[in-house]
Amino acid sequence: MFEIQNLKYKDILDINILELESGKVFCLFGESGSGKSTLLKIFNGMLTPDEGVVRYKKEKITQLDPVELRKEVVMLGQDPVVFEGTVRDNLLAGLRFSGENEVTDQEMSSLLKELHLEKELDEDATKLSGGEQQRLAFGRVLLMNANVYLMDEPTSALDEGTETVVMDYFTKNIKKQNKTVIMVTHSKEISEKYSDRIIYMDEILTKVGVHHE
Ligand SMILES: Nc1ncnc2c1ncn2[C@@H]1O[C@H](COP(=O)(O)OP(=O)(O)OP(=O)(O)O)[C@@H](O)[C@H]1O
Repeated sequence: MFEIQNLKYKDILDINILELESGKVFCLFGESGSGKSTLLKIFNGMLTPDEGVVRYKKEKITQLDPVELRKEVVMLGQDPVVFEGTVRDNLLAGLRFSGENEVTDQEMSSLLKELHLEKELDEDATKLSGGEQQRLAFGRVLLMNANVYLMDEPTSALDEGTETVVMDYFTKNIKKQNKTVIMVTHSKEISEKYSDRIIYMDEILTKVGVHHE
């Protein structure tokens, strides 16, 4: 699915080799500032490495149309993007972008229920709480039916119970459809419970000498 060879990005990332297979849930684990978010942004072409090659489905990312790439490789950030408008507008926003068929109100309502987001489709999305907005963003990307989900601490604003509900539902659907997830989380529990493979940043980063004054 993704293959990295000799990647260098500023003085943040230096990775000799990394291969991620499709149909799995990966967790990126590492200390703050170790480059996890930077690596996610490289996977969907938001950032371009200074050196090396990154391939998605055997194609060099630099040779792919970024708009087409981001229809297949969707980013769900830590601060959920909520657009002006209703809950319905927000759920449909991703669909318009990805070109998928429209979904019915009934389907959207049942998705909200699965995510424990008991809000009406006509409600103003900007008035939702941070945790509710995170769940709304989950709903939006789930409807997009992407191939790869890049997730940067996607449940950071959720309490433990809600986090379990959302992650259970999300991973169940993802697995059923043989999709790939690359997720940054600081939670050992989440990574152990949901991931097929934990990628430790200090194992993939090439060790560089520590400079002392
Ligand atoms: N646009 C940028 N230009 C230069 N340096 C940056 C940029 N974005 C991030 N950095 C730096 O790159 C390093 C890695 O940042 P990144 O956000 O990828 O780490 P992270 O592992 O996701 O951290 P955290 O767990 O705290 O979210 C940090 O030292 C950060 O200050």
